[in-house]
Amino acid sequence: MTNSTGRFITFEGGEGVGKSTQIHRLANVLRRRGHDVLVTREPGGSRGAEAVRHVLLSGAAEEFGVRMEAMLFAAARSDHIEEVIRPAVAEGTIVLCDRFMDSSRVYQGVTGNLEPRFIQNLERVAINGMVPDLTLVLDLPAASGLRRAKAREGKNAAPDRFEKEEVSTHEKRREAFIDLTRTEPDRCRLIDANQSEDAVALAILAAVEPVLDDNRTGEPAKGRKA
Ligand SMILES: Nc1ncnc2c1ncn2[C@@H]1O[C@H](COP(=O)(O)OP(=O)(O)O)[C@@H](O)[C@H]1O
Ligand SMILES: Cc1cn([C@H]2C[C@H](O)[C@@H](COP(=O)(O)OP(=O)(O)O)O2)c(=O)[nH]c1=O
Repeated sequence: MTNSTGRFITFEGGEGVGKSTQIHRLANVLRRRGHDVLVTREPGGSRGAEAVRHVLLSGAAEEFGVRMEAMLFAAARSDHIEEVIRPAVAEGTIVLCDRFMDSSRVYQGVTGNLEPRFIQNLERVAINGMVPDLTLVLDLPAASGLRRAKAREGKNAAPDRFEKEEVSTHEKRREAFIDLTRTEPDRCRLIDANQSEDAVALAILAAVEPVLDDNRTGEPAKGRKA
């Protein structure tokens, strides 16, 4: 699916792979080229979703089980889409989102062991048709990502609900993200994040440019250079 005016681009991958660094770099490049860009993240990005974010990342919902957590992620996602993402894309904005539905497929579905049908149904209700035009999966060995995340947060910072899990669990997530790029090659691109920031940024731009130029709808994005 191509969103008819703006574009919806998501960034996925494990902990500390460089998503937020690269989103901001891409946003700067696109703004310099004259696009309207909105940077957002999950869980969060809208007032309702930010209220749920703390419940999830503090671990407060962990004792109630993975189904409960999955439903809270879905509730936050639904609010984020209807309040922020869908209206922005409809106005011609390029929305760059740090994590989205694939994080639920991987973290709650694959490593949370939830039944695929449950995750699929929840996803369908939550996203309500708002499939990303492009998903960039940043790939890095799990241990390197965790090291980067730890360095970013400072030695004494406590890892959050998901960071604290075993390296083997993070490696499973890495494999699951790679699998996604194989099962949905039209939407998902695998980006080698084990390179310099500049090299990763170039690879991302090369994946994004065709999506911006893609004029299947005949409607150029508002604010887009011809
Ligand atoms: N290509 C890279 N090489 C080395 N360090 C990086 C690279 N990209 C990002 N970093 C650093 O790694 C840490 C995690 O990056 P960040 O963008 O916050 O990741 P994420 O949003 O995926 O958790 C940050 O301190 C960032 O400066
Ligand atoms: C959006 C989403 C995130 N998560 C997890 C992944 C991260 O560990 C955490 C988000 O924390 P955040 O601090 O935003 O981490 P990161 O910089 O790694 O993106 O929530 C899920 O488990 N399911 C989801 O659907």
